[in-house]
Amino acid sequence: MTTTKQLSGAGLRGQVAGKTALSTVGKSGSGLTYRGYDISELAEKCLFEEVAYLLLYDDLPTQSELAAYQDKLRGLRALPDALKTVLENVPADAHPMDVLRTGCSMLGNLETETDFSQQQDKTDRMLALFPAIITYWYRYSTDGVRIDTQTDEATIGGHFLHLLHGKAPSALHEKVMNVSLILYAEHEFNASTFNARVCASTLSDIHSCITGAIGTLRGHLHGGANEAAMAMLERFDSPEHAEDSLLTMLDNKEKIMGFGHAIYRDSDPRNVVIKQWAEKLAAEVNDDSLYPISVRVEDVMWREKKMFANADFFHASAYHFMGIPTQLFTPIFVCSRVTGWAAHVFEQRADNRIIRPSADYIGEDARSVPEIRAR
Ligand SMILES: CC(=O)SCCNC(=O)CCNC(=O)[C@H](O)C(C)(C)COP(=O)(O)OP(=O)(O)OC[C@H]1O[C@@H](n2cnc3c(N)ncnc32)[C@H](O)[C@@H]1OP(=O)(O)O
Ligand SMILES: O=C([O-])CC(=O)C(=O)O
Repeated sequence: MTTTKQLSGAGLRGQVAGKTALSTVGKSGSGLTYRGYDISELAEKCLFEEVAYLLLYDDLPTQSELAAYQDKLRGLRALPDALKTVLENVPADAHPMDVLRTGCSMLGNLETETDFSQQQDKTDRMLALFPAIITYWYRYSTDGVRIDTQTDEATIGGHFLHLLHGKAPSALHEKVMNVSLILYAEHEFNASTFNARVCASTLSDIHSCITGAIGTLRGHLHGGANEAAMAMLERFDSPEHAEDSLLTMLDNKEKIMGFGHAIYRDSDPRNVVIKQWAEKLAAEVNDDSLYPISVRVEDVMWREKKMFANADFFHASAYHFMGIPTQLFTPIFVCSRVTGWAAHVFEQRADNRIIRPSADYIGEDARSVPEIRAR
């Protein structure tokens, strides 16, 4: 039987902070829909670009609308020279999420949104450019090459892998990227989206809203969990070792990255989808370690704590099997979630009141300021 998660206490849990027509999260304990479409069906039948269009332009595109949208995005892949210069000056040991945050902010200086009527075009530019920002810096700082960020890849996922690896991806890898970007695209009032909406509610520009959201997604309790999960999995030599270590971690009340959720109670519907693809990728690379270890961690977490893997957990192994460096996991999340963030900014702007909650004061009673010599 499906029950509702206890939604109360700190962290604004259970407080309704606004309205949205974009997604439902955990309505029956575990489901997820974008504008009424179930994500497992979207992931099966659609390209990520169709889902981006759904979120940003209100409905699924027709065949010709999709073709035109993909053409538009393909035409927006070139990095401005000034942005390349900034990226080349970011330290090689920077975190790629910080690079993306800076890249987004710089783009806002170069191509400023001066009127809200530009919001869709500005969003399409970010959607087209984020893979280039991250891979240009990554390839420059690790291999010393200045890559051409223009590829003919039809999809954003394929484009990202092409830029990263310097060659066209396999059909399987492009498909997995597509599924992954769909799963990550939108999730109601999560922390980073809420951040974007708070920023939007002050009538700020869209690059500021997205820059703030990137910083919020970076933390390990949110999008950064996919990287943190990978770091944990790499410490385990075998499923047995994983189980022993996990039991100790749980005894020590450590948080296990990639598990639990603020809203879902029974399961995260994105997990079953990405897990299937992680299994396929494991078979492709003849993996007999990372995938079985991941499955054992999932089993132990359920057996010991009744805790389920969230969207981030099997993304770790899936991305790893496609040769994606761990530090780029959360930036890929950004390449997808920029659609959901922007759609929320549009929604906030369309029916705005500045978001400004109140606080319970727990400080000192009113008192007078003592002279400095008397303190
Ligand atoms: C795309 C995403 O952002 S999905 C989320 C990604 N984040 C993670 O995977 C990080 C690990 N998970 C967590 O930290 C949390 O589960 C969150 C941040 C996702 C949700 O936090 P909350 O809503 O506060 O969790 P919740 O209220 O369900 O916690 C209940 C109890 O379970 C514990 N718990 C929650 N998650 C975990 C976990 N992953 N490992 C171990 N214990 C956990 C909490 O510490 C709490 O224990 P307590 O009652 O003794 O204090
Ligand atoms: O909804 C949340 O709190 C976190 C999450 O899963 C997401 O943003 O995808």
